Amino acid sequence: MTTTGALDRTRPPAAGHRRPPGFISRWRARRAERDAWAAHHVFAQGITAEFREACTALRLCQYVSVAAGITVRTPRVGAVHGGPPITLTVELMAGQEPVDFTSKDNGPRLAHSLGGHGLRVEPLAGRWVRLTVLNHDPLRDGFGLPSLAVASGADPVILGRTEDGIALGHALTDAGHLAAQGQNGSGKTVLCYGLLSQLAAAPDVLVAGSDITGLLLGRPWDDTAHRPHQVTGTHDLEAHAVLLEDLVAEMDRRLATIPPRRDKIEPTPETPTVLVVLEEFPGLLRAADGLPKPKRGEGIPLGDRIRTAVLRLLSEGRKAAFRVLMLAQRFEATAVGGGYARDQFALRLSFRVPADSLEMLHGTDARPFGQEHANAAPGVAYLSGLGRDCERIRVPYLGDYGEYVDRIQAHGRRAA
Ligand SMILES: Nc1ncnc2c1ncn2[C@@H]1O[C@H](COP(=O)(O)OP(=O)(O)OP(=O)(O)O)[C@@H](O)[C@H]1O
Repeated sequence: MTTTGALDRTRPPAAGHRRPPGFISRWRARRAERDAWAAHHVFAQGITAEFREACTALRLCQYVSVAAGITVRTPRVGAVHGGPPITLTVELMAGQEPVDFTSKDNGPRLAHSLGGHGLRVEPLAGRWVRLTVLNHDPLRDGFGLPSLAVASGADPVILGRTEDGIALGHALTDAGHLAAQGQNGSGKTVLCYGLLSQLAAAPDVLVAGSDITGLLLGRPWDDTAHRPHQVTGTHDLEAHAVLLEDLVAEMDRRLATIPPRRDKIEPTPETPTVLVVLEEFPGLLRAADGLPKPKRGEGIPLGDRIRTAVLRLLSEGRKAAFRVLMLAQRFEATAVGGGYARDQFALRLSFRVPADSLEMLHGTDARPFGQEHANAAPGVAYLSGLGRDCERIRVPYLGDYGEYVDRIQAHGRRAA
């Protein structure tokens, strides 16, 4: 009987049975844990020291006079997480705002000091914020645009994605005309492919406009209800002026028939929101201005007719459910029909442009971003307006030109 017990003790453990850890392995585990904590502590101290030095260099600090002289106070660092990405919780000092860490050039400079590419700041409770050190540009990777078509101009279309990964929508019926500028190959046309393909099916939207390139408007829209309201090419420049003047006449008709106790037209399938697309507008003006001028008393120069019509659409069109989407390589006042015309754009997007062009369209707020944005990848734009601060977005990529044509043909609203 006693032998059974002895035999039991020498029997190997059954499959799946784990031996309770012995003293040595428990000690090793505790030691590994202690070492990991010690390593993290050293890492956190190093990051905190780098952060404090960077804050001092960028003057995100306070100078306090004490008996021993002047001492520097920097925002207090709470927890540091090794990530990736590295995050720090930081307590703002009196008078500081979260945006102070990213305004001017502070964001990239702080991030570079901490070994990253960029900085994201999120307010937490009270005066605490979380700083995330981004390892690469969050807008580096593109994203596709699913085959979406909105059912109404009041539904938001996808404009792009912010650095926080939030999809940014814009309803066409929101007040405001849109301006997009950018150098050759910077992504303006792709933005329009995305916007127009999403709007093509809406029964209360009409996509009209002028396109001297004949790629954005025109042929892709054949057999749709929109096509008769589009003029393309440069062979008949007068047709562009006639179309724009017709649109102004329709705007005047609508303004004259606004119902009592209403101050604007409510879009319906009968009176749709008219999106007037002006692709490469400075090019249209240049071509029109290059034509021989009519003799005195024999008519108005074509360029002036186009400028006048567009200015009226911009300044009075909003209440009559007209929205203008103007594209240009650069929004110089003389190139887009004057400074007054340029001021009418509520939503402004700049793809890759020289620093002075960025400031010209977005104001002095955009100055700090100018240098970096001058080399932006195609599809990355600065956006401002409609209550939004100047922010970087990535515009979706719907695919090649064939895909755009297919989507317009598939979704484009047909004439009743
Ligand atoms: N959002 C995007 N995502 C990924 N790639 C893009 C994006 N936008 C543009 N591109 C790339 O850049 C190329 C040029 O874009 P696009 O034709 O829109 O430029 P553009 O500003 O309209 O130039 P242009 O003034 O010459 O017409 C596209 O063919 C595509 O390869």
